[in-house]
Amino acid sequence: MTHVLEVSSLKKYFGGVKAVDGVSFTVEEGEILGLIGPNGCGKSTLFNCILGQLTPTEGEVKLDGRVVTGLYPAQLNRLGVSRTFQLLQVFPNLSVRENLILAGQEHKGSMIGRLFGARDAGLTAEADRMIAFFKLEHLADQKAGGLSYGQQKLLDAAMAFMAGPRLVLLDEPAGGVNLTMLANLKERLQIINRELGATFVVIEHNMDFVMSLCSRVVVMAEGKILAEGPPSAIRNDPAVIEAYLGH
Ligand SMILES: Nc1ncnc2c1ncn2[C@@H]1O[C@H](COP(=O)(O)OP(=O)(O)OP(=O)(O)O)[C@@H](O)[C@H]1O
Repeated sequence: MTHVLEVSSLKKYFGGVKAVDGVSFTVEEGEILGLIGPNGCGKSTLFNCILGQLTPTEGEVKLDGRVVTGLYPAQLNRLGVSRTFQLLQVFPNLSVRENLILAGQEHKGSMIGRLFGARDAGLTAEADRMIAFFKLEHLADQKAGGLSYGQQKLLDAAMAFMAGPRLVLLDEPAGGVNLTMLANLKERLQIINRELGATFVVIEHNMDFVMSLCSRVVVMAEGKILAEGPPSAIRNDPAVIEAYLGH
């Protein structure tokens, strides 16, 4: 069986710091996989290695069975992989709509199109669909920098879904988002997953959010995988409880 994502024996060392130390896992088509673990256990480093922001010290990443280790983020974008960042990446001086169009251009990798081709290429219509879907209509023409933090997080998530990605990696999408917006974000992600069959990996510290959104959870501790399973089993796993309480 071909997995959407297959990470094998991945390691990333920073000098003597073994940030990721031999991690293997797979992500299946249409799955929402949670990635949790105490601060500093290597989650973001793992994401950065998968997404080409960092070169792994060892190990392999496959997308749909194809080895993609060492590809640049823009090349992965073109293969249908997109992400959100723990720290927001919206352009504060551009409007909500312009941010979405720019994200669509990035995902399509259309540098040449951006310079010489049709500027729109259907992206304005797609941006407006995304604005309506994430309930951001009243903010469409406002500069992103003027939005509340929670609204910017929603925009950031919406940007990751421009151009219909195959796999989206979300790094702490719920961090700093208020309860109403959190419910909206979770519902939007569930609908995208259900209706478009999109596959997600979600790093998140908000346990209620992870446990209610994800079908399977991978737990990391000190650069390694500590446990893996459905939320109900992970909640009650003594090793997981210990890893969290021990910090
Ligand atoms: N560029 C770097 N250079 C040196 N050490 C790094 C670098 N990036 C991360 N680390 C170290 O690697 C380890 C894992 O960090 P990472 O940010 O991946 O953890 P995390 O699980 O994402 O943490 P958090 O939940 O706080 O975001 C930490 O000890 C961190 O200090």
